[in-house]
Amino acid sequence: MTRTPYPAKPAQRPPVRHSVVLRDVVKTYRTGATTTTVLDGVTFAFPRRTLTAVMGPSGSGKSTLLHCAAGLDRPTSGSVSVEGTELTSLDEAALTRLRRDRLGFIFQAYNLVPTLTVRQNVTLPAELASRRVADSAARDVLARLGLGGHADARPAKLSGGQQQRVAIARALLSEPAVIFADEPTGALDSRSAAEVLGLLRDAVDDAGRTIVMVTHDPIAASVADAVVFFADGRVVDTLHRPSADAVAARMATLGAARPNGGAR
Ligand SMILES: Nc1ncnc2c1ncn2[C@@H]1O[C@H](COP(=O)(O)OP(=O)(O)OP(=O)(O)O)[C@@H](O)[C@H]1O
Repeated sequence: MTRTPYPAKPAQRPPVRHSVVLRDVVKTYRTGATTTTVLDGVTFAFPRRTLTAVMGPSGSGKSTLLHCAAGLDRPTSGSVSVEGTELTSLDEAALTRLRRDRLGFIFQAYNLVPTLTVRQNVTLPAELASRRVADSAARDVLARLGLGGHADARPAKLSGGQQQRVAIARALLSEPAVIFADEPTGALDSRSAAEVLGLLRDAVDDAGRTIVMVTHDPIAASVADAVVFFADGRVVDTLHRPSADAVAARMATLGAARPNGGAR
């Protein structure tokens, strides 16, 4: 009997159903003689073309998870694959290329280039990946984020919330397969937050992106296809298409409810 050669040629591989896959991911930090386990054997798969919210009490390991999943940090053990590429096997240069070409980031530290204008900042990742962004696409995204009048401004002239929106415009315009977002609406008023969540939803539904979003806000989480709950470095629950009330109720049982109804 002839055996099928393994591994199969790339063209014969089945399509990737899950965009980001973590297998038994452990992350520990050592301070002096003390070792702290921040991720305690996380196994989770984020399906393609979905928006998944990651929630949990402060210090439960959400940002660490995001950094490991996005190739910004390396797990102590376990494996992470993104769009079928095993990150743990890549050297730093290959990881940098993968992040530049396939991933988008919306983080609290906006990482905008101070000497470039808003328009130049948002088109920079695409240009670095040798992709041209149509002027109309840049104009459209900036206008939808309420930044139409600021295209030629430098980031320092903008408020924190406006800078966050520039970071969001930049991630959307670089057309990544996966967008990692850490509290993307944290610095925004409720109207801007709703607009941003709408844009993220469209990026999934219309443009086929996969989004992994850490949030403390049950309303933001209710826009997601699923919410994965974290506690003490482990996945403890997943809710599909939940309401904000269901998310808040689940967070409360994790001991993370805020007196004002939010979560942290
Ligand atoms: N570089 C580091 N060295 C030591 N400990 C760290 C390091 N980075 C994170 N930690 C610890 O790991 C734990 C989880 O941090 P992480 O930022 O992932 O949590 P989080 O759930 O995102 O919290 P928050 O909701 O407050 O942002 C915290 O106790 C933090 O102090």
